Amino acid sequence: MTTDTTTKVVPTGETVLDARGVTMRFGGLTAVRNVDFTVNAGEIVGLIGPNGAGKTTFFNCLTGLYIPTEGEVRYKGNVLPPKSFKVTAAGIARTFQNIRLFANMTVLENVLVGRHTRTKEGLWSALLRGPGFHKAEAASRERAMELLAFVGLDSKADHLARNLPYGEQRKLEIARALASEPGLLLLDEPTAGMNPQETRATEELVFAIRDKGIAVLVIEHDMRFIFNLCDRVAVLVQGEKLVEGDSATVQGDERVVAAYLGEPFEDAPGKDEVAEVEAAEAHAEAATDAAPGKENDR
Ligand SMILES: Nc1ncnc2c1ncn2[C@@H]1O[C@H](COP(=O)(O)OP(=O)(O)OP(=O)(O)O)[C@@H](O)[C@H]1O
Repeated sequence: MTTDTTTKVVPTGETVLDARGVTMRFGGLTAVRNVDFTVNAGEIVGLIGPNGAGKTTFFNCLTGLYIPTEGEVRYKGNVLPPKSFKVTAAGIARTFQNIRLFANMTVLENVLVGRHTRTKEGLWSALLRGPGFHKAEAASRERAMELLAFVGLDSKADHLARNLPYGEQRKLEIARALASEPGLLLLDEPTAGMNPQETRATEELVFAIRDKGIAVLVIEHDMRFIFNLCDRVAVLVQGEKLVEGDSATVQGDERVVAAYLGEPFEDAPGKDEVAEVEAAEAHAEAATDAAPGKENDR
């Protein structure tokens, strides 16, 4: 396993991402409305909200996929360029809600693709395969292997991406995003479809990423994951930022609970729901006990 020599120490507090008055309209529908939002160096920030609240649309505004109808997004003080590959080159990397790997490429090749924004070798050098190209290629492979070791996939570097189990595909997506050497990593539902062990491992991985000096912004429906992980959580409801604060503040805010009514927090059903289920179970049990011929059924 190679040692990662690129750990950076970033002073906390510096504003990495600064979104001001971001509005995104699709025809008559305002998906995101006048949102101010910051992420500081050293932070893990969560973005939550009910289905259709505008989270992914807002993410897309931060990564150059959408140009906001109104407002401005700055990364380390500079207004974001209006193209996603330029945003990646500027220092913001992301993963997607639906995994987007090159299924028929190897694990290592997927990470090497992620490095292209950091590879300075030009077309002629690549075509002529001169010494500059070979040196750059070796350095890229070494860095890619470091990143695979970091996410725990170095032993599978030669496997085809499509043959990895689901949880490892998500890890590979993260390694590929890290390959662009970002200052800010955006994770869109990183634990979707994961079992509890995989979710826990992802939590550790995100902490480790933050410890490398990379700020993290994460959208997730798993509230336990979000509240364990995040220094700060913002809640979007119907495109507007409703509440923002630390986990305890957000969890205790009545407006947040109200916004989620009818869509209870995962792993945390409301008292009424628990009582309702228990009453239904007791009723079913009583009915079974009273049923004639019950003894014969056993
Ligand atoms: N490209 C688009 N064109 C038109 N409407 C869109 C587009 N993308 C999103 N919307 C609408 O904008 C609103 C916000 O959607 P968005 O996907 O951002 O919500 P979300 O909070 O990410 O939801 P989920 O948690 O279900 O992923 C929804 O009403 C959606 O239908």
